[in-house]
Amino acid sequence: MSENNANNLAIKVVNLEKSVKTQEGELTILKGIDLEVKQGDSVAIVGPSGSGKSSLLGLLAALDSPTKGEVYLDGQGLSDLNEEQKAAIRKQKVSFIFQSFMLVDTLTALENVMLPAELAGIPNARSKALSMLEKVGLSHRLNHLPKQLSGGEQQRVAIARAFISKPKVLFADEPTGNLDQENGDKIEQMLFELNKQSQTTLVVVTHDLALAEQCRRQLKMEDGHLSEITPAAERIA
Ligand SMILES: Nc1ncnc2c1ncn2[C@@H]1O[C@H](COP(=O)(O)OP(=O)(O)OP(=O)(O)O)[C@@H](O)[C@H]1O
Repeated sequence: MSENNANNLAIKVVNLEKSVKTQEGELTILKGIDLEVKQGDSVAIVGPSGSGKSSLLGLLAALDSPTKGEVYLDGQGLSDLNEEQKAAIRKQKVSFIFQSFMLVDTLTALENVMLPAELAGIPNARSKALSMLEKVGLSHRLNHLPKQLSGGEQQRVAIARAFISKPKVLFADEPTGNLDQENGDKIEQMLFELNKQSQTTLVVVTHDLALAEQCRRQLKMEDGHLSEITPAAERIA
């Protein structure tokens, strides 16, 4: 598959496989996965626990390497890159949101949001962080540490942090998993507003079917196989 073919896609995956060695022998976690995701699209990955969803996310985000096959991120094939180059691609092109928020405990809300922009050498990190925190309704919590914020507020900081570097792709692993219904709904709304505003591609792993249905496409992982479950009429963008 030529790189050109993958150029106008945020993600292209060709015949991806991942096996790991276990005490019982080799275990194939992901099997023959093909996927194309257009820039700006939103995709949910649902499926039972242990089916391979988080493992796939790790490969798509260049955090792990496949046993076979290729991942193209924004047109760039990942298999020929060394670890340093992969880290650079991650810094430039992807962001993450996790169920457990993963904020730096010792940094304030503002400092947490500024951090990736500073690491990526983006100018005016402070004013951009202030603007992102305003967008997620946290201008009154700038100097609070994570432990001084509610779960919903912490996840809003994580969202502001994830969008500040204008990533091509935002990977969210159970982003509403630790939140009550009301906060979960707010987080969902923010994710989709920012997805539309910034044309950031959204890939969400979730058990929350309401969140999955808000994504334009729904994919199902079952025992390492990925299949499309988006109703046919909605697949054409
Ligand atoms: N490094 C590893 N070594 C051994 N087994 C692994 C490794 N990584 C993942 N697995 C196994 O691969 C399978 C898929 O794991 P994965 O975390 O991707 O599933 P998941 O669908 O994200 O599950 P959950 O919804 O519970 O988070 C599981 O059976 C897991 O135990």
